[in-house]
Amino acid sequence: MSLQIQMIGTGSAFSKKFYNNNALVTCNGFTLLVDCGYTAPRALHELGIEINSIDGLFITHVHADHVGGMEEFAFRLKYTYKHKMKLFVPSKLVDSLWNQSLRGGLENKTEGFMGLGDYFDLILVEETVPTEIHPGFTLELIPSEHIPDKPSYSIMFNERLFYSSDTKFNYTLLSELSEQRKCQYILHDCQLSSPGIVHACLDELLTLPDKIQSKVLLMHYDDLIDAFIGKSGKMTFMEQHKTYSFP
Ligand SMILES: O=c1ccn([C@@H]2O[C@H](COP(=O)(O)O)[C@@H](O)[C@H]2O)c(=O)[nH]1
Ligand SMILES: [Zn+2]
Ligand SMILES: [Zn+2]
Repeated sequence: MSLQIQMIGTGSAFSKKFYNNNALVTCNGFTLLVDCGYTAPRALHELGIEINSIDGLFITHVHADHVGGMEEFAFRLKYTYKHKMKLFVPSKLVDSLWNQSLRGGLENKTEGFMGLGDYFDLILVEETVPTEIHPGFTLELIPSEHIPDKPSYSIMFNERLFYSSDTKFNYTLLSELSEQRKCQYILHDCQLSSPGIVHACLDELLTLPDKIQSKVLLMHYDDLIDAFIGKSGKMTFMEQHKTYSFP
């Protein structure tokens, strides 16, 4: 089943030129928003995409460029659209997503709104097993190394497209995905300057063999991108708002 991915933003957490690195992934008529950062409502508005037209939301980790737009989503779904969107959350993230990120704005004791399930159709997802979220559309959570003791998940879609969350560079994983698991496409976060520290940086990604690099599309980059065009080996920088097809 083919996948279409529209990057509603391709920017790093502190980019002022690009929106947060969030993506609409569509397969077999189902559209999933991967991450909902603090710029997501504006990015969608500019694209003319109604929140209510999105079928589900998946969260990779709790940094604000990945979850900061969820309060607006929750309120508008409840009060404007009167609809509960499917919310797919890795089970290890659900407590921190509510108690440490969203509860302050969304808890309403008078109305009895005490958790994510009061705003969304909450669906917990477990690690490392492919989960079918819609007929022909599967995702598998791959734990990624980002911030110590804070879960963060990359995703394998339909067992052939890898979408990194924010993650440190992992040569072994990328080789295994490409060689053993026959992954065809790798969408990867890319910090332009070195050292990466909590992200994969371009210098590290350039150590991948050409065969793997040619599968790689780069995202989550900062405002200095123009100076790096043509310096990414066989890898390609994704463009904000463009829709990519993956047959
Ligand atoms: O331990 C840490 C935590 C954060 N940072 C910096 O903050 C941003 C957070 O945004 P993400 O892009 O969602 O990770 C991160 O890029 C770092 O610049 C850090 O360095 N160390
Ligand atoms: Zn980020
Ligand atoms: Zn992060």
